[in-house]
Amino acid sequence: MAAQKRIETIMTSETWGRVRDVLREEVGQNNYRNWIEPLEFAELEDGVATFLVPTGFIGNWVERNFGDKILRHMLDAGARVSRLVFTVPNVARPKPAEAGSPPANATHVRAEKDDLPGAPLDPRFTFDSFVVGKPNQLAHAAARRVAEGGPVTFNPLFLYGGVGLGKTHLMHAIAHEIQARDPSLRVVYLSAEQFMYRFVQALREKQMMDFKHMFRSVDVLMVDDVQFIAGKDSTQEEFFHTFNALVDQNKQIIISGDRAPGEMKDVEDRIKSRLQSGLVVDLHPTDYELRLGILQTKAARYREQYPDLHIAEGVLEFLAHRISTNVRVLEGALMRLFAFASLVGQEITLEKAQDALSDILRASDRKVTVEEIQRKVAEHFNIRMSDMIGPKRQRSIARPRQMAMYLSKTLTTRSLPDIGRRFGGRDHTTVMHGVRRIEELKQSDTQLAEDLEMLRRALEA
Ligand SMILES: Nc1ncnc2c1ncn2[C@@H]1O[C@H](COP(=O)(O)OP(=O)(O)OP(=O)(O)O)[C@@H](O)[C@H]1O
Repeated sequence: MAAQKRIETIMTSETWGRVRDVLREEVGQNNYRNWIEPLEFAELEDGVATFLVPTGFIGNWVERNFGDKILRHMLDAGARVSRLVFTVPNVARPKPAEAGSPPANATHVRAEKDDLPGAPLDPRFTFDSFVVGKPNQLAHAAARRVAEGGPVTFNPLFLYGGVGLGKTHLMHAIAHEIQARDPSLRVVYLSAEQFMYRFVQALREKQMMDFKHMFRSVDVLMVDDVQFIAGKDSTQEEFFHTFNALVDQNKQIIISGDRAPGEMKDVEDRIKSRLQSGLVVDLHPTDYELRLGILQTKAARYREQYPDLHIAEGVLEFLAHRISTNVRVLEGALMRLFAFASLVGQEITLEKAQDALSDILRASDRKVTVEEIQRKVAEHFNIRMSDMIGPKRQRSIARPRQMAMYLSKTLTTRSLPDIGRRFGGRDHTTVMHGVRRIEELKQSDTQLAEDLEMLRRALEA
């Protein structure tokens, strides 16, 4: 029974991931960020889907305004749900008399009052569970340094990068670590949107003094998705003052955004320059090795929980190749495979994986075409497009051509014969030979590996 519940919970959690995407389209970005994003699916039992919400207020609002929609989409997506429950996690908050001691279950950031400004921290987002690779090593190192405490050197630490690349994970990891090292520190993590929400609420309820006091008395302030304040002048103003007050007191600030401060639109210059005044590091798009590392780490965790489930060799490699959008999608795919394995009770072979994940694989099929690849590669190596598809065999032309074939095979869904046709009517065995040659060379020729990576990024941008 417990196993059944676990499976249903995994499946529903996966369904929830998809339903969220549908809701994002349906309710609009603002509503989505305010009300849907904070929901965390917890479990499914007897048809009751339980969601954790940061506050009772959000839970009530979501239930009243979005409950029906959520239920309808969950049912449409195949979840066996009959009712939704929104509940605030049971977190031990310090009673006034124990205000100096940490909460027993530190999934919330501690604050002085019940009216704590911080958002919940995800207990899974720790440094231990963060897989480090070339694209994120600098960001990881900077996050570690800040989390170790000591004299404040980078202030603020500004982390930026595309969707689902681990910004929030790293911020939570820093908060967990700081809190574990010194539970007396007041660490506040929240999204820029929540900051605005608090600010507007304080204005409305004429509690600006409390608001200012609360934010100026924290030891570490972490603001996620700062791009949200773009175009919101009074929030920016307040953010600026809070920021300055904390920097003046030598308190650590950590900010994340979807782009570098200098590239943010509708943000005042003085704020941009403040955001740039510490250390700015970016999380690059994942590369194949990092994706594989993440999949292997997460698969190992699943295996600890479900030792009977097997995924055939090569499946994780296949996923790492084919799903390059973001880590969240990668995780969803893996979770679905394990849920699938537990349902069918058989090893998940590559074929079954392709079947089970056909929608995800289709969605992550890049739109890039063989022609674009040929053009980009030709430009990069300064050769003519006609040589790319023509008969010349000298290495300065044949090698870029093979690289273009390799990229066509890995970045598009075209078959080998189809790729061959697009390379001047070559046979599929010629393409296969080219792809293999590049796979081999990638291991020994670092220049070639770098060129490939650069081209891949440019094509996927
Ligand atoms: N290097 C990594 N190792 C392990 N898990 C990762 C890594 N990078 C991202 N993840 C996982 O991917 C998911 C998405 O990451 P996260 O929410 O931190 O992304 P984000 O950059 O904040 O995205 P957004 O722009 O949507 O806010 C999380 O479940 C996170 O644990």
